[in-house]
Amino acid sequence: MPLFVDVALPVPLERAFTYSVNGADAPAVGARVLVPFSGQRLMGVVIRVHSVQPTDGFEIKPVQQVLDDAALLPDELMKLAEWIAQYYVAPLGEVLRGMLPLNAEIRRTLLYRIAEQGRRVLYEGAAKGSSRRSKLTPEDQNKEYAVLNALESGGAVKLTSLRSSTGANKALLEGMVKKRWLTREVEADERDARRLEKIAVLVDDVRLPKLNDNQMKIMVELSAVGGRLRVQDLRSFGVPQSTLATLVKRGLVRVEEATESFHLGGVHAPGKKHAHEHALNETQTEALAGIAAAMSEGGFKPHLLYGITGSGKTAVYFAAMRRMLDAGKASLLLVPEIGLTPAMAGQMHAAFSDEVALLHSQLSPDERAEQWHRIRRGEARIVVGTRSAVFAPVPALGLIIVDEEHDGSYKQEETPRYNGRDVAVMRAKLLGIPVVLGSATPSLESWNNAQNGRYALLKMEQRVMDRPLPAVELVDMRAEFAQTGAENIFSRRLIEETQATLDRGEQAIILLNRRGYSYVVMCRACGDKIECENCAIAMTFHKPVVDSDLHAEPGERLECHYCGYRRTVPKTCPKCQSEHLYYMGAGSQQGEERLQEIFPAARIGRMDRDTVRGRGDMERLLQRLHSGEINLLVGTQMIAKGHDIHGVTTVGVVGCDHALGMPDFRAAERVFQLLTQVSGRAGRGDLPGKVLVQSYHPDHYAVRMAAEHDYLGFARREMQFRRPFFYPPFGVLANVLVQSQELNEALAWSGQLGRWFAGRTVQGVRVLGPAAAPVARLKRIYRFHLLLKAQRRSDLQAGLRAMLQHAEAQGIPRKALVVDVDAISLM
Ligand SMILES: Nc1ncnc2c1ncn2[C@@H]1O[C@H](COP(=O)(O)OP(=O)(O)OP(=O)(O)O)[C@@H](O)[C@H]1O
Ligand SMILES: [Zn+2]
Repeated sequence: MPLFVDVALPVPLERAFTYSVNGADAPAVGARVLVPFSGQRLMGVVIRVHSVQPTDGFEIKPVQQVLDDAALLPDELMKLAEWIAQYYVAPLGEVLRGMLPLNAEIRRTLLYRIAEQGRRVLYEGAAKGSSRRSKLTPEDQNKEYAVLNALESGGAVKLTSLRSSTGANKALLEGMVKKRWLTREVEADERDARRLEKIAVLVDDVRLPKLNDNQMKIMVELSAVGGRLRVQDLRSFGVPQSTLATLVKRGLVRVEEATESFHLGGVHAPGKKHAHEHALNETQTEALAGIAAAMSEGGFKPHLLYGITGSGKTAVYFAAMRRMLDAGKASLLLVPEIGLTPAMAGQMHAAFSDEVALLHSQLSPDERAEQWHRIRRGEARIVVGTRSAVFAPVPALGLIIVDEEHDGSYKQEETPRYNGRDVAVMRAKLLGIPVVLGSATPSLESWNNAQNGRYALLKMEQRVMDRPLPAVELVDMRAEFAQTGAENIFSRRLIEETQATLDRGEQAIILLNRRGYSYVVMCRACGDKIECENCAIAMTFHKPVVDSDLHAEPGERLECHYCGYRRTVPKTCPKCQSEHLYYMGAGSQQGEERLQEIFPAARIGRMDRDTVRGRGDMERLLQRLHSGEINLLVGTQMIAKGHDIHGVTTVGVVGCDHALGMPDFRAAERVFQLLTQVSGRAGRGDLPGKVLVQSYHPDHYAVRMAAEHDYLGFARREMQFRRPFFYPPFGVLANVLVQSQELNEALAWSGQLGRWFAGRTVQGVRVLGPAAAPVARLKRIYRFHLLLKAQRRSDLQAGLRAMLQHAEAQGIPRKALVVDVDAISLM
């Protein structure tokens, strides 16, 4: 009879915790339980059931509630979680939390109780009156006493009822907890996350009567997104609620209730075929044959599908997934963060209708939980999603595909810091199924695996319909400056070509990979840049815009793109009070303004994180581009990703050079990828494309080889650079961040670790640093780092674990250390 369970909890500790089952039936391994943990009730996953009395002397508490009758996670995913914990040196409980997007099923309630200290304050304070030494206002002090009074009986009282009875807010209560006047408890309980949502649906085939502006707005929004939208989303357009009711009354719109609310109509250009409607050409057929062979053979087989931009990779993915479905099996398609565009969603629905489940970052917790259960019940056998969809509990999974496998958004930048692409390969291995990584610009890690035979290489080196790749022209900005004597954003060649494109009735897009107006504000007197209060980062100047209808931005401001901090624009330098502030570096907002001046007749749109903020924003922009309403699009790297807009014949690239100077060994690879991907947006329709790349380093191999569409040449060259330094793929690395709000601590702790490494040989591991991180302060936290390199992964992992043990023995708090295995960002 098992008496104990070991539970993995979402806390930053590399161990499980033992609880008793108290005579009840033991929960299954893989089931969720609620357990007490340092004054809170936490949700964890059972990882072992046993009857071994723990001997570490801690009091064993009982499990409070068992949430699942059986394992919620199949064995396969439990194994995957263990692998991630091991590989990324991350606590298993935190890995499991990321795998189970079911927080919505837990209701958390905050409760407060009076503490000894609080009681003393209450009685003494009552005798002496309020304290003059307190930093609080007299009102807040009064509220504190009201709270102490309300809690005097000793029971635990909910935050919500304290708030209404005393007027105290959460901040005030937390302040009292800090002073040890109160204690706080967290209660967790099950709740039903499934709930119906109201969706406005456009009624087909009705003649439009005369409508007022607000009514028109709703009709336009609805048709722009394909006829369905959550009522909740309509509210954000600032239209009174009664307007929708009027439209319903007039029979133009109906309101439905549904549990699944991510219904994308999909953006689709008239006359353009969906990916699955094309008969595959020869190149595509060959690639599919390679995948199909692996599917019928069975067993783990990784493939790298190197297919140039516009070669029609999507249609190959669809065909492979269709075959799987015909064989009764499910497929998982991972796409980058920005890749799950409405266009992709629309195509998925067109091809697979109800079999599709979409998992993406804009789902609410409830929607996520709903999708998760739907997938687990086997109701959706085509699962498409961003990074964490790699954990989707798909039964009978037969194939995994990772689109744009090189994309940085597959890397999670918080614990567990896994790479979705690499986890996909591991999951396929555990399941014994084929996996396909696709890209026009494969990461060097994957390319190397293909070169040394670990991955099968499939190539698609032709665009569909024998369309040519665009001609790329490099514009040397040094010569441009010498000839014009002016620091212009856009070169004469780019202006000329853009004008010609617009004159021919075609479309152009221009990449300006920084958002905002000017990305540096510098003082000409003292030379200082205005930095964020919280981060060692120059602040970006933003102008206000009142965009046609939806977004009214606040006034002129400086903004930190790392922490979001905003401030008004100072008239004088904060350091030396000089009035000579100088705005440098053009962002996309300034680009748009300048383009409007140069091409007054152009219909310009902008795509960056300031204009693409909510659900539907991207969709609307793309729709306007497809319809031709926009003929000139400017934007950040968002515009480079996967879009298939047939009218675009000209692409311009402005200021991608600065990325070459980043302190990161992948700088050249990133520039090559971005240039290749953005160039790939040109000439995807009947007309050939043309690309102009403005550069201050036109001779740099990344720039030159991107212009020549020479991925193979670039990969060869880049490998030569990495080999002698043992950079990936010739070695493995981990970045260890040491961080603290106190500069002294961050400095001392990183020094301690550095000395520890220097004082011994850690088998097979070389250590660089410690040094200040390139972003030395972020969100008020000081950051130092060490870079660990090894040729064998086992050495790296052992080295990291030994380091963590040493840190623990030295009293360096675990949360001060961020271990990033296979780090993508070294900033
Ligand atoms: N066999 C085919 N014949 C004609 N057109 C096709 C064929 N297959 C796909 N297409 C079309 O070719 C275009 C490009 O396909 P797709 O978007 O899949 O390219 P891709 O390889 O993913 O490129 P990128 O890497 O740039 O995203 C799409 O419009 C698609 O509908
Ligand atoms: Zn900041």
